[in-house]
Amino acid sequence: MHIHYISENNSILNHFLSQIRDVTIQKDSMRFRKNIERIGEVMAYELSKILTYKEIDVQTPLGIKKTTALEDNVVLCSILRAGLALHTGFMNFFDDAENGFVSAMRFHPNNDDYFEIKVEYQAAPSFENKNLILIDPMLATGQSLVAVFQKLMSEETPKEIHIAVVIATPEGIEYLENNLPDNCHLWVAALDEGLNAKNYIVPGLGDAGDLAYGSKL
Ligand SMILES: O=P(O)(O)OC[C@H]1O[C@H](OP(=O)(O)OP(=O)(O)O)[C@H](O)[C@@H]1O
Ligand SMILES: O=c1cc[nH]c(=O)[nH]1
Ligand SMILES: [Mg+2]
Repeated sequence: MHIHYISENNSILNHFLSQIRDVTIQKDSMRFRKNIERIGEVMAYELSKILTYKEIDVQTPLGIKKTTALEDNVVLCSILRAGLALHTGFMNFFDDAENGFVSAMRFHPNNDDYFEIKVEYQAAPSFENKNLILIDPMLATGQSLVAVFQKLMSEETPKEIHIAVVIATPEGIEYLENNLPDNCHLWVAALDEGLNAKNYIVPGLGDAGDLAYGSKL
C-alpha cells in the first residue's frame, strides 16, 4: 500500500485538525462538520497531484493558454454516516465526480465490546476503470473500511483505489495492509497512538458520526 501522510509540514490543515479534536470546540457541530469538510478539500488537493491530466488549450479574451485539465474519471464513495462531511469537501474540488454511499455500523451481538461490521445500504455508480476514492474520517481497527471495500469490489475493478481518512491508527493501517491490494493509495491527515479497550482512537477525537450528526440510539 502507498501511504501518504499529508500533515507532516505545518499548514492550516493542522489548525483544522486541532479544532476537531478540541473537546470544547468540537461541541459546535456546525464548526465540526465545516472543519471536516475543509480537511476534505485539503486532502482532495493533495490527492489531485498524482492523478492524470491532459493538455488543453484555453481561449482567454487575449489569446490561447496551453495548460492541463483533469483526465481521470473520479468516483467518490463515502461510508455513512461520518463520511458525509468529508465527502462534501472532496466534492467541492472534484466538480464532475460521480458519487456513491455505503453504510457500515458496529454491531455488538453479545452486548459487550466485541463487534462485527454490518454493511447494508449501498448506492454507488459503476467505477470500472475509474479512480475510486473511498472516504471515511476514522480508521480505527480498519474493519469498516475492509468490509465496505469487499462489498464494493465483488463485481468491478477500478483503475486506481484511493482511501482517504482523517485520523488513522497503526493497527488500522496494518489491517488495511493485510487485507487490501498492494497498489491501493492510503491518504492520512493524522496518525494517532492507537486504540483503547473499546476500539476508539486515542487520542483521536471521540465519535465522529455523533459529533457531526448527534448521538444515535
Ligand atoms: O476502523 P473501524 O474500527 O471499523 O472504525 C471506524 C468506523 O467507525 C466510524 O463509524 P461508526 O461505526 O461510528 O458509524 P457512524 O459514522 O454512523 O457514527 C467511522 O466513521 C468508521 O466508519
Ligand atoms: O475513535 C473512533 C473509532 C470509531 N469511530 C469513531 O468515530 N471514532
Ligand atoms: Mg460513529
